[in-house]
Amino acid sequence: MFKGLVGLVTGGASGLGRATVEQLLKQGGRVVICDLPSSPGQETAKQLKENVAFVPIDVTSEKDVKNALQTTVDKFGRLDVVVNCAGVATATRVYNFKKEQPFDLKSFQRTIEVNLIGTFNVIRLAAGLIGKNAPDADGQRGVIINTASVAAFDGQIGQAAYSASKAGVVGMTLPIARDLAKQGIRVVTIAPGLFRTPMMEMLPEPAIKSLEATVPFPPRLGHPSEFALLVQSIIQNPMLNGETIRLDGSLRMQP
Ligand SMILES: NC(=O)C1=CN([C@@H]2O[C@H](COP(=O)(O)OP(=O)(O)OC[C@H]3O[C@@H](n4cnc5c(N)ncnc54)[C@H](O)[C@@H]3O)[C@@H](O)[C@H]2O)C=CC1
Ligand SMILES: C[C@]12CCC(=O)C=C1CC[C@@H]1[C@@H]2C(=O)C[C@@]2(C)[C@H]1CC[C@]2(O)C(=O)C=O
Repeated sequence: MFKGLVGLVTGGASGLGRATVEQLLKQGGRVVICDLPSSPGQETAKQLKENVAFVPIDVTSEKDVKNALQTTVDKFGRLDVVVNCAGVATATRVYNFKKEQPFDLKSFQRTIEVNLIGTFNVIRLAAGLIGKNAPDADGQRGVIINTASVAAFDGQIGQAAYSASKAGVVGMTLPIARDLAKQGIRVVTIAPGLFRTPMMEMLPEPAIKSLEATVPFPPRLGHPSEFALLVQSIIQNPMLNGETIRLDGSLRMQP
């Protein structure tokens, strides 16, 4: 099933995105890594060697995403699966009473711009290309997988912008799945809990240890490969559609 499959992974140079790229390649797929020009995307593609290409993009740019889709067609001839992993984490309270300072509006806007609008930008532009595929026996033409967060449901102190952006991704999953149903394109979102990636490693190790203790089972950070396994499973299971799946060891984030 994965032999010859063409995937495009945003945020594919790091963390959950990179693990997804590796898993798709391992299964016999071909992959376009899309990530910021400043990311290690070029080196990643070089390390992974075959059946992979890197296109530097900002997911919020129409021009960049169109260019990535064109490169996908030029290099691999088609597009079957999009995995949206590009994202940024921010932590600021709505008002800092010590400094008498409200949340910086530009920072709020940028978080929404990347995590929510960037994800939507990629979906809206990729859908047309996936829609050109011939349907399989089930009528399916492709799959779009997004990354939200458990913060969409249990947002913590300081996560107003991040939670709002991820709740937006959860909220648009069903309507977009409905929009694309007639073309046989499925849309599924993963809401990860806590995973050991460069984003998480911004936190000091003692903070990571105490976060791990809050995960009921298994009481540890998830491995990026476990996220990639769910991506594979979503691709393989045609009945998964219009849903957000928590991948969190039954974690419920505390305030
Ligand atoms: N690590 C974790 O525990 C969790 C992560 N997530 C989400 O999973 C996704 C992946 O996160 P990680 O792999 O942990 O982080 P990461 O920081 O390792 O990877 C994120 C990637 O997105 C790229 N990126 C950021 N802004 C971009 C833009 N405007 N255009 C293109 N690429 C951009 C970065 O360059 C980076 O390579 C993010 O959406 C994050 O919010 C959600 C819940 C938990
Ligand atoms: C942004 C956070 C919190 C503040 C900080 O000093 C460092 C961070 C980097 C890792 C982030 C932190 C956060 O707010 C929660 C998330 C975004 C964390 C990575 C995963 C995270 O726990 C999440 O998405 C939860 O759903």
